[in-house]
Amino acid sequence: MTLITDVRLRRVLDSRGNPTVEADVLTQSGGFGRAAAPSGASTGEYEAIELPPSEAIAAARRHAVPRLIEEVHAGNQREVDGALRAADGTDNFSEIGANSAVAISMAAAKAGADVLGAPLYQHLGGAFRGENFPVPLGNVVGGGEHAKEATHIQEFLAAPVGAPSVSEAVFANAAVHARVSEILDERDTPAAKGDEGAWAPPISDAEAFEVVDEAVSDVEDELGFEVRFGLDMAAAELYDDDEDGYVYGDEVKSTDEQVDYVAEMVEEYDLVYVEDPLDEDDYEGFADLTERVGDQTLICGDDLFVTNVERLQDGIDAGAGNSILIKPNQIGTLSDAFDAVELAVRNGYDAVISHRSGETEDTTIAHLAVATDAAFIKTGTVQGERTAKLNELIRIADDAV
Ligand SMILES: C=C(OP(=O)(O)O)C(=O)O
Ligand SMILES: [Mg+2]
Repeated sequence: MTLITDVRLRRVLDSRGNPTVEADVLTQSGGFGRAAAPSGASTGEYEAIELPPSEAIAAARRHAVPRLIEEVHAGNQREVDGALRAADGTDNFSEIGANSAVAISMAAAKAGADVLGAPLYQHLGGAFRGENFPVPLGNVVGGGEHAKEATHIQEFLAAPVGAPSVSEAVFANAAVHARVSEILDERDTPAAKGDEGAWAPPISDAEAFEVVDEAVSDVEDELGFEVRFGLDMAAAELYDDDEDGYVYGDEVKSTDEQVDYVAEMVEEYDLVYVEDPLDEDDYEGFADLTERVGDQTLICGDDLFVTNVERLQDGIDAGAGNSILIKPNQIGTLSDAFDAVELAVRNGYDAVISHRSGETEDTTIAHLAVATDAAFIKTGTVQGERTAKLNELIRIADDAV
């Protein structure tokens, strides 16, 4: 039986050294699941609410735990997530915190899988999952909210689209990361690392394009399969209402100039992926850009859609973007994240499952990506909390989870 018999919540460290919520879920027949909430830095305005972990834990103990213990089955994800929503009573988990909700939701899924004796991706995605793997998008150079004194664009992402296996793809991204370091060295450019382990050199965006392009080409030549790159522009962080434009240091680009700029970069560097190229309210700008280059590249909404089916439906209606970033903690439960993937896929949008800049060793998103047959997973390149997910993908492919 997967009847939940206990839910334990605690504060643990995340990769930035901040506290986050970890949940354990236990079931009647001895099933056990543990999961921890990640945390964003460049968070979207419309995300579900992350409460300070102590508050989130206290509120979840008061409101949610009594509705779960001896009441719902860990194997029935909709029942678990429905109980979390009912316990919270708001649209955005502002009562118990999306951090408590997502940790419990993911821990219950793991407990359900444990009772079944199935890997999590099969419990969530069905018996026929595990054949296809997502292409890992590997953050190799970055700045924005993830590193000061570095690029304005938040993430330059290696994309080994031609890799014959997920393992070779993961190692290709690590090779690009290493090659970027050598190229920066050759240019006498020192580089710290940002929150996700990407190099954070004090260079212009234009120079970063050159460096990443060179690194990707070198690794492609060395490995003999296609390696391209993409971006997360996190443009909501660049947009300034007072300036009525996108602020790149001393330069301000109007919305039209921003669309032109991104379209030019897509052409010049054959970009395979562009996330959040415009502000989080600008469906029209997203639609313009998608019209221009959407047949050549993925235009992905992160802060635009925040894993929310209503915002995604607005985007579908407007022709804004052709893919959605899926971050379970943006919406609070796995059921809601699955609903967003399903709506996306039904409308020809690709799903990209993603980590947050603040992470733990939790590997749920690796299973989620395989369970949903997602086109891409964005989960960094190196650094323990990132390699936890990448190594789990390798284990899933090796049938070793
Ligand atoms: C991973 C990202 O960063 P954060 O978690 O800070 O939102 C992102 O913007 O896609
Ligand atoms: Mg993003």
